[in-house]
Amino acid sequence: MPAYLEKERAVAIEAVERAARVCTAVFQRLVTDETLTKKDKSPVTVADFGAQAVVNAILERHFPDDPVVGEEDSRDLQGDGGRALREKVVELVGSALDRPMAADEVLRAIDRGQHAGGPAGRHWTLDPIDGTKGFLRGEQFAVCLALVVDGKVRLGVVGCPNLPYDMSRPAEGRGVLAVAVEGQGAFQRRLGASDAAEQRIRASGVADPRDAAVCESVEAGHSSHSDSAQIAQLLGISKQPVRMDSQCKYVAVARGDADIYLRLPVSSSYAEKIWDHAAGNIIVREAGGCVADVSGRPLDFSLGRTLSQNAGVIATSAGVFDATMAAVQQTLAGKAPSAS
Ligand SMILES: Nc1ncnc2c1ncn2[C@@H]1O[C@H](COP(=O)(O)OS(=O)(=O)O)[C@@H](OP(=O)(O)O)[C@H]1O
Ligand SMILES: [Mg+2]
Ligand SMILES: [Mg+2]
Ligand SMILES: [Mg+2]
Repeated sequence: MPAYLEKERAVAIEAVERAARVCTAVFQRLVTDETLTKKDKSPVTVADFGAQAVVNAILERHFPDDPVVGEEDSRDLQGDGGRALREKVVELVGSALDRPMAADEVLRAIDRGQHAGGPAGRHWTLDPIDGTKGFLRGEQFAVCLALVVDGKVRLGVVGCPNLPYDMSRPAEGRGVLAVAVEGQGAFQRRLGASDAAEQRIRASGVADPRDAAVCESVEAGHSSHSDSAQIAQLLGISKQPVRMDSQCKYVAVARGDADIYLRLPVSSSYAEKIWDHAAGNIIVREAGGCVADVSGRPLDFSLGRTLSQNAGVIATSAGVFDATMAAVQQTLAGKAPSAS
């Protein structure tokens, strides 16, 4: 009998691998002149659209009935105003899939990501490039794909083209794919490697919070750096936090490069998006770590496109979870993030 989600796992890995190649190719060829600004001011590139089209086309081929909650939509690629960008995305997608796709097919594939999410049945959630700012800087970014069944994340794949496979030996190459299925543990392999090359990963066994390493967002607008400094002080941590873009932070906790990932709300009006956390969440939990919001509640992926009932994210190895939560709550007590 096949293992739980065996086909989904293989298809998700193939999709993330191909999308990661799209991103790397775009960075090498195009990134300097293909950036545009979405209404929310986040940078979005030809690679975000190309990667979303590639993943959605692969998912549709294998699982035509599965909807997708994806970050991007095709608005900026439509009409005369979108022609130049559209043509580049179409060319990119054709070469990534080894078959030409017409422009309308590419736009339709991107817009398969407009599903509302929710508690019933199954849907995928996709961040074609998480950490777009890191991508544009040539630093960390990740292609993140997860499967949600009945409101719970059951499978997650995170592709990190710029992450060293072994942090202690960065000269030995970059490019990591991390994967987890509920109940089966978490694994990593080099991007482009076969199933046989997978190695189990585990969160650290650190028990004394003073020995813990913290990671957090590069952007202070995504996670409060001042609150995290206070939390580290309460925990007796003297090491500086490692700032890293994207769900690579979850991978760092899942394989013991870091012990604590702090994402501390800056604004009370911002709701975290499910595609920013679903894949990383299951990878940390299957590696033996813990994930909650700043109140200690589990992240609730059953409520649509956002984590509307959660604020912030705390992901840690198991031995330092309670101490971290206590320090988070002491630091945030009485402080309400601004509504802007
Ligand atoms: N205000 C606010 N608060 C929290 N999170 C926000 C906020 N605004 C945006 N985003 C989302 O942050 C995603 C990138 O998160 P990172 O942890 O990679 O941030 S950072 O680049 O390291 O600073 C980023 O994902 P991508 O757009 O896929 O890069 C956004 O979805
Ligand atoms: Mg974005
Ligand atoms: Mg993101
Ligand atoms: Mg993104």
